[in-house]
Parts: sequence; structure tokens; C-alpha cells
Amino acid sequence: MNKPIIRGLFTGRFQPPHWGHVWAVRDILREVDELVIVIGSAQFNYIIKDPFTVGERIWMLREALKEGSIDLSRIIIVPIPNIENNAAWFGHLRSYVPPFQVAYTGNPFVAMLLREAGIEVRQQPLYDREKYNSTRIRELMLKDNPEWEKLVPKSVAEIIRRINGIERLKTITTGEAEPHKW
Ligand SMILES: Nc1ncnc2c1ncn2[C@@H]1O[C@H](COP(=O)(O)OP(=O)(O)OP(=O)(O)O)[C@@H](O)[C@H]1O
Ligand SMILES: NC(=O)c1ccc[n+]([C@@H]2O[C@H](COP(=O)(O)O)[C@@H](O)[C@H]2O)c1
Repeated sequence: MNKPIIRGLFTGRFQPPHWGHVWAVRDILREVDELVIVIGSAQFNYIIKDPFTVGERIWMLREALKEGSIDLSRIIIVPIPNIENNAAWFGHLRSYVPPFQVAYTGNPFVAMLLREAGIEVRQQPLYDREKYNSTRIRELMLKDNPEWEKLVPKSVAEIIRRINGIERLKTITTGEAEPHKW
């Protein structure tokens, strides 16, 4: 009988993916055979905190991981929409992903929900969180500060350009893209 594989879980919104995410995945793959990467808040897009669609995030994340020389055959990307009932979130999550033995997160709220469901939670190394975080990247983009490009893989910056991501972010921020009621 083959040795059972260890599958890990890593959650994020990836708005957009940055080098911190790629290095975290690289580190986690030293401890597990396969990694399920959950793209949370999957139903949200075109809002300040979540400007990119989940399809765009899948595209960016795959390219980012490739650029970081991550073996994609060990990665399973699963988009999951949020639900209102936090206490029911673990059951919701479990219905979307293959079985996993250990979860990695730097988010204390997510860690609490997973631990309460009996899941082993580990903290992957964090790389310069002050600098490598998506909120800061979105802020730099809005200020037309080109520093953001150093924080993401080149392929991610290229996709953001192709989809006019900065223009989108600016339009959302000025309120011009408020959803119409129809
Ligand atoms: N610099 C980093 N180094 C390692 N892991 C990171 C880093 N930044 C985020 N992570 C991990 O990624 C997951 C969160 O993903 P998420 O997409 O929310 O990133 P974020 O940069 O915190 O985004 P935002 O600022 O939009 O909330 C957490 O588990 C977190 O620990
Ligand atoms: N009730 C819910 O749907 C629920 C609960 C906890 C986390 N989540 C999602 O999981 C993801 C966690 O990622 P972060 O580590 O980036 O916070 C986010 O998209 C978050 O919205 C959803």
C-alpha cells in the first residue's frame, strides 16, 4: 500500500496575489504533499477590498506560482464564496475541498474557526507583512506609485495591466461603479 499523502489547506482572497503568498506556498509544500489553496470571498469583485473577479484571481495565482517555480501538479485551487453564518463555515468549506489534514493561516479568525472544528492549524512563515500585503498593493496602485510592481510577480503585474486593473480600482474608489439598482 502506498503511504497516504498529507494534504494541506491555505486560505486567502488574493486581491491580488503577491510574493508573500508565493513564498508561503513554497514553504508549506516542504511540509505537505499537496496543497489546497482556497480563494475565499469568491463572489466578490469590483469593490475596493475585492476588485478582481475570482476567475482573474485564479489566473493570476496560477501564473504567480509558475513564476515562483511551484509545481502546479501539487496545487489544487478552489474558489469558495463566503456565507453569512460563520459557525457553519467549516462545513461549507469542507463541502468544496478534498480531505485535508492540516491548515495554514496567518488570520487568527480563520485559525479559530478551523481549530474549533478540530483541524490542526499551523502558521507558515510571514515575509515582511508590512510590505507584502494586498491592501498596501491596492493602495500603491491607487496612488500611481510603481512600487507595487516589485511586490508581485511580473506575470501578475502584466495581467493587471491587461485587464485595466488600476483604472478599475480608481473607478470603484471614486464611486462611479456603484452597482445600479435594476
Ligand atoms: N507577506 C506574507 N508572507 C507570508 N504569508 C502571507 C503574507 N501575506 C499574506 N500571507 C498569508 O496569506 C493569507 C491571506 O491571504 P490574503 O489574500 O488575505 O493576503 P493579504 O495580503 O493579507 O490581503 P489583504 O491585505 O487584501 O487582506 C494568510 O494566511 C496570510 O498569512
Ligand atoms: N463566513 C465565511 O464565509 C468565512 C469565514 C471565515 C473566512 N472566510 C473567508 O476565507 C478567506 C480567508 O482568507 P484571509 O486569510 O485572507 O482572511 C476570506 O475570503 C474570508 O472571507 C469566510
